[in-house]
Order: sequence, then C-alpha cells, then structure tokens
Amino acid sequence: MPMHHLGRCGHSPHAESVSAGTVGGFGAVGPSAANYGSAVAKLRFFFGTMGSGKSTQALQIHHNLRARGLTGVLATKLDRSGGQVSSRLGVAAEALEVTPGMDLGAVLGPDAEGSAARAVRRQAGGPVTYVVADEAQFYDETQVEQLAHLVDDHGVDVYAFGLLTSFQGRLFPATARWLELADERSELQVEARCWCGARATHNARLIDGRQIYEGDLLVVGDTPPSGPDAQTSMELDEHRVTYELLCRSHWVQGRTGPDPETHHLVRNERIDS
Ligand SMILES: Nc1ncnc2c1ncn2[C@@H]1O[C@H](COP(=O)(O)OP(=O)(O)O)[C@@H](O)[C@H]1O
Ligand SMILES: Cc1cn([C@H]2C[C@H](O)[C@@H](COP(=O)(O)O)O2)c(=O)[nH]c1=O
Repeated sequence: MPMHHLGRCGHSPHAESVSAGTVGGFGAVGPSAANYGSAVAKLRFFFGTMGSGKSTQALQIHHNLRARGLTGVLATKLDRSGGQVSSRLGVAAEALEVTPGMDLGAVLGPDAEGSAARAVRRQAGGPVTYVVADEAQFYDETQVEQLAHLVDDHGVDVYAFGLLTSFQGRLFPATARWLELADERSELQVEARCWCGARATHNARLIDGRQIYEGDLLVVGDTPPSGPDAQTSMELDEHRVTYELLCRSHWVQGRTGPDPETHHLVRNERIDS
C-alpha cells in the first residue's frame, strides 16, 4: 500500500476524514478529538535565506514524488516569475498560485468541490496527497493552519519552503506560524555567503544600492548578480529594489560590500533604538 494511504493505526485518512472547518482550531489547548488523521503525513517547514536553494529543493521534492506516481501539487505565492516555482539553477515548473484569502482546505482537500478544486486535481493528476509550498513566508497565517488541518485530517504531506526573517531581521508572520505548527523544521544546508565570506544569515533590502531597515514587508525582488540587470529587478517609486545576503554583523552595520565608500552604512539607528 502506498505510504500516503496509511492513516494512524493503519486506518485510511480518507475513511476517517473530518472537514477542516470542524476541527477545534489551533487556539484550542490539547488534542482535538478530530485530529486522528495520518500518522505518516507531516507538516515540514524548511527555511533559509534568499538564495539558499529553497525553490530548487521544492522542485526536486515535487519531481521525485511525481516520478513515483504520487499525486500532488506544487504551490507558490508571489514568486518572482509568477505562477511557477523557479530556481536560480534554471529549473522551473508550473505551480498553483496561492492568493491572499484563498481557502486551501476548500481547494486542496479530498472533498473539495468547484472549478478551482477540479483544476487543482487535474494538475495533481488525482486527489491531492502532498503539497510542496514555496515562498511559504508569504502565506496567510490562516493558510498555514489550513495546511496543518490537511495533514492531520486527510493525511496530506506538506513540504513548505520559506524565509525565516525579513529585511527588518524579524520573523515573517507566516514563518512564525510554520515554526509553531510544523512537525519538522529544518534549515537548508546550502550556505549562502556574505561578501566577507561568513555564512549569510540575514536578507538585506537595498534601495538604489543602499540598505534600508524600514518599509513594506513584502516587496518581490531578486539578489545580484541577476538582480540589478534582470527583468525581474523591482522598481518601486522609480527606485531600484534588490536584496543582498549578509552575515548578522554586516547586516547590522549596513555594510553591503567591501568598499566603505560605496557600501557604507546608511542608517543604523533603527537597530540601536
Ligand atoms: N550557475 C550555478 N551553478 C551552481 N549553482 C548555482 C548556480 N546559480 C545558482 N546556483 C545555486 O542556486 C542557489 C539558489 O537556488 P534557489 O533555489 O533559487 O534559492 P532560493 O529559492 O532559496 O532563493 C544558490 O545558492 C546556488 O547554490
Ligand atoms: C527578505 C525579504 C524578501 N522579500 C521577497 C523578495 C523575493 O521576492 C522573495 C524571496 O524569494 P527567494 O525565493 O527566497 O529568493 O521575498 C520580501 O518581500 N520581503 C523581505 O523582507
């Protein structure tokens, strides 16, 4: 029997499924009577900086599951290339575009009805038994909870890939929710590097080449070398937005490169205040 058909105690998760909407909710303390889905399925959260290989690994996992005949979807939200998961290694694949407020239980669940659910099942090649979710930091917190319900109630395996912290050095709200709910949390093993050679732990946002610490949380953009010249480089109010990977020390200092003249501190008062 394929792995995804085994529920807890060997029961089929589909036979004992309970609609996501009926579960007590994550605010409730202690296990819910309805939480008796698959013992095998897990909510996995993989995190790293930009350029740490998240999309590459998401594509690999989806490819390997598909290659063994498992039916599931690749999903993304606000990917740079729109409607697909794209890796800087050059691989890309069509993906379900998760939009704000989209009810993932209603779209991905085994009992889901309607044209969106049918389209998803067509893309999955059958009932959704796994979800590979890229750009997971952009999901609504409610959507993270909906995916956790799919794991517990329907035995759907979820593999989520996202950033830990924003350009402000704070957890994304969705990331906090992934960390709170995940069965497994893993840091990506490919070490992105700061210009100084240390492991990059922070994502800096640069406006016209200068690091900033305040602004909108979500601004789709890219890292050099593709960033500055790429079509995907983001223009915001006629300013060029790029991202740079830095070690904590250089992120705090606002030092985005070796030359103190051109890679100088712009404002570090935010972190001290
Ligand atoms: N030409 C290349 N040769 C080998 N690896 C590359 C090349 N270009 C990019 N990469 C790898 O791709 C990684 C970025 O992968 P990607 O999946 O796009 O990252 P993320 O989704 O985390 O932003 C880089 O850390 C680097 O290891
Ligand atoms: C740090 C940070 C990043 N973003 C955006 C920029 C990119 O579009 C994505 C991350 O993509 P990747 O696949 O991990 O390279 O997130 C943002 O909106 N806000 C931020 O603080």
